Amino acid sequence: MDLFSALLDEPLNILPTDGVVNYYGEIMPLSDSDFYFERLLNTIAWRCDQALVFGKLIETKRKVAWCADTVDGKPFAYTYSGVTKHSIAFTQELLTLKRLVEQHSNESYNSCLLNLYHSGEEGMSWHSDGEQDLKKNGAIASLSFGAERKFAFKHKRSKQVISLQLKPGSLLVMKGTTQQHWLHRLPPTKKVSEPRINLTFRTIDTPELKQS
Ligand SMILES: O=C(O)CCC(=O)C(=O)O
Ligand SMILES: [Fe+2]
Repeated sequence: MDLFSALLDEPLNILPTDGVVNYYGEIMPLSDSDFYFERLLNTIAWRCDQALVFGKLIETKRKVAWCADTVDGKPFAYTYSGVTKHSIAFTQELLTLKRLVEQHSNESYNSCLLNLYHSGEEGMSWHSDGEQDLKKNGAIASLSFGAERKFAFKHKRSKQVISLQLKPGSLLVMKGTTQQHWLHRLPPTKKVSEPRINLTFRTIDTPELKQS
């Protein structure tokens, strides 16, 4: 570990160049991550994700939800993949998890995208999280529950691929210029039959959202 990382108590950067991705491993015991998995599965208003692809509305098997802080408690509208989504309020569990992730990563976040993959057959293809309203070079913190899955990064120019396993209860933080230079994906696999829930905490840079 380099001195800077050691001073910050930050794990090593898993990217060789052009960005920073810190994998913290499990930040809670398995009993806690099992508890959060069940709570999130049963209390979140999960919906299929929608995207406009070549003018056609596509629905994913993967389910999503999106939480954001708001100034006056009203749902916040946010457009990505050509479709406008409306936020739900942060639940108690999500606020607790947001605080935990903020403490570990030493960053703050004002929104959270939740993904539910029913089995290994569902994944997410190569993309970067470069939505317009996301804070430029802001940190994105990814917390995983349920089935362990492989996660991969691919450099946009050199095509170099770096992959790792995301354990239940683990935290991965992408920051700096990562989204400019690297794609990431959750590859589908026949080897996993159990469901997985992933939360990505982000900062949306807009006057409508309070910066907490
Ligand atoms: O499920 C994951 O681990 C990643 C999800 C993701 O990349 C995203 O929501 O943008
Ligand atoms: Fe992503």
